[in-house]
Amino acid sequence: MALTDAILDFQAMPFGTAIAVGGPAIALGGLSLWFIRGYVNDHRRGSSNLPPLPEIPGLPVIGNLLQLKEKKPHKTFTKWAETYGPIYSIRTGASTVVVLNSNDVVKEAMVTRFSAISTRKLSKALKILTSDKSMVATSDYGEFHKTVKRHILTNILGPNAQKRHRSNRDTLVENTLQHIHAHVKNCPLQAVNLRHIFESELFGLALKQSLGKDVESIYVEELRTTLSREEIFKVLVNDPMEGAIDVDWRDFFPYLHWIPNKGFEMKIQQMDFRREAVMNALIQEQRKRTDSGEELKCYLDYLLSEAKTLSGKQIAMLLWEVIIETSDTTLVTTEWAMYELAKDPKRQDRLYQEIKKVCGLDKIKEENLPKLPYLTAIFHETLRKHSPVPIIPMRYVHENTQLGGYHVAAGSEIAINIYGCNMDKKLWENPEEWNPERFLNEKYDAMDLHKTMAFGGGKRVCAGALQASLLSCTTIGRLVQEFEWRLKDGEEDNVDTVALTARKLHPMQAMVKPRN
Ligand code: HEM
Repeated sequence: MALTDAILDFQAMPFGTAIAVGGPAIALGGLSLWFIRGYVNDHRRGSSNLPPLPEIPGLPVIGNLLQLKEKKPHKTFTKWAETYGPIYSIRTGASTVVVLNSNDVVKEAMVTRFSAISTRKLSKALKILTSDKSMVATSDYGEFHKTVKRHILTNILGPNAQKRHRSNRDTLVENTLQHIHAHVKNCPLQAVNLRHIFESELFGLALKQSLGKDVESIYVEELRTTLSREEIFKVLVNDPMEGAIDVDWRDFFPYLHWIPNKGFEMKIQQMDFRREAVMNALIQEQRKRTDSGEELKCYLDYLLSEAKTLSGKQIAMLLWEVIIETSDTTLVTTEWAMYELAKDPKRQDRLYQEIKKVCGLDKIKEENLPKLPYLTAIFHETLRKHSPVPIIPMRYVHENTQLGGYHVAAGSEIAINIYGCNMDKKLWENPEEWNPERFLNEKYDAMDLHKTMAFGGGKRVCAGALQASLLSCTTIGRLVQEFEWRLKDGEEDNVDTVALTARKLHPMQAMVKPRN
């Protein structure tokens, strides 16, 4: 039986960013593929008495890939949930993916059935870029994961570690504000690009927390060149994020792995080589410091003295993990919150009045946050409407299990649609509306970080939720305390996002006016 050519353009999702496949046209033929499909279906049903999952109808062999080509799979999944229910299965090439779209089934997967769903399914690009799962976020649940999650929480992200890194966060907020004051002074009629300023400050924080110091430039022996701070940012953050959303079409057809895809592999491997070279140079620089006896309260110094069983490469990956994770999601949330406030003068004023009442003439500090329920409501409503991780990195079902009353066979992949949970009409009134007031309801504890599913849950819950909330809330608070924000004309309609991520496609452009 001859099968039609198909142009694949599908996306899956790694760590807070995503994966996009711009695949070649592939011609597939042969009866053997039908047998593979038949086998997968029988296997899926298993011997359980539970009903099989609802299936989204698709095409032979490629399954639902063509239906997902519009680059926002989280939105397509959410639409399908309205017809097929909160849990259903799709086929992406040879793989069966079970998609979860409501808080109940997601919590079941993350907590009750976690033991059967505790491994990660990585794309080819991510396998290379994460040194085959050598990071907290991409590792399988097991001894390595438990050990490195303990390290990151003990030294950087847990509550005590956050106290030790307090001055770095204060500096970040202060610098951000100073840049905006300088912008207003130097070019008062020009819109400000908050992303440009805040992203650079987040990167500085990440370098200080992971390596002990921010850098201006570095000589990289393996590349035989000196890189500026901006170039370092590109190699460590921007390029890998782009690589992570790149998908090799063979990801969907593992039985075709023998077909070479040299262009793709070379691109990702070069990215990885440059990333590793720059990390090595940065670490070498700091090793000179540690060898001279100068100690800093950073992750590198901690790992060198406490994590004796880790290899040099593993340490470099764990340090890089902090850099890339610090630089993305907190920015996404803060930028969207400021976009929504700049668009909505009434709510912006309500926040300003709350801050004025609690802080008076003093600059808002982290200690004030528990007394600022409207500010935290703004943070959580932004996480809900613009969930920075729309789909959680794919998980893998390694033993037969059940979810939502359906049989889920070993070998399936699980896509957790956080965006779908946060847009569920059964749970949220008018979910499309940005309405922080919904979180002022007394059923929500003001300081609870998990009012929505944005940070995941269970044993793989986000390790950086506290840091993200402290940084984002304090920054939003200060920005509104010291300036009035208004979107530049035409900016309101700029709501598109980069591929399947929640990152604003065009940085927000806003006019700012200093308050007295
Ligand atoms: C608004 C900001 C953030 C959001 C919405 C967010 C969301 C998430 C989500 C959904 C997960 C996946 C949970 C899972 O696999 O089930 C995750 C994991 C993780 N996040 Fe975040 N994150 C944010 C900020 C951060 C920051 C700032 C850091 C570190 C600097 C961080 C570090 C991590 C780590 C290490 C994991 C892996 C946890 C594990 O696998 O056990 N996150 N995050």
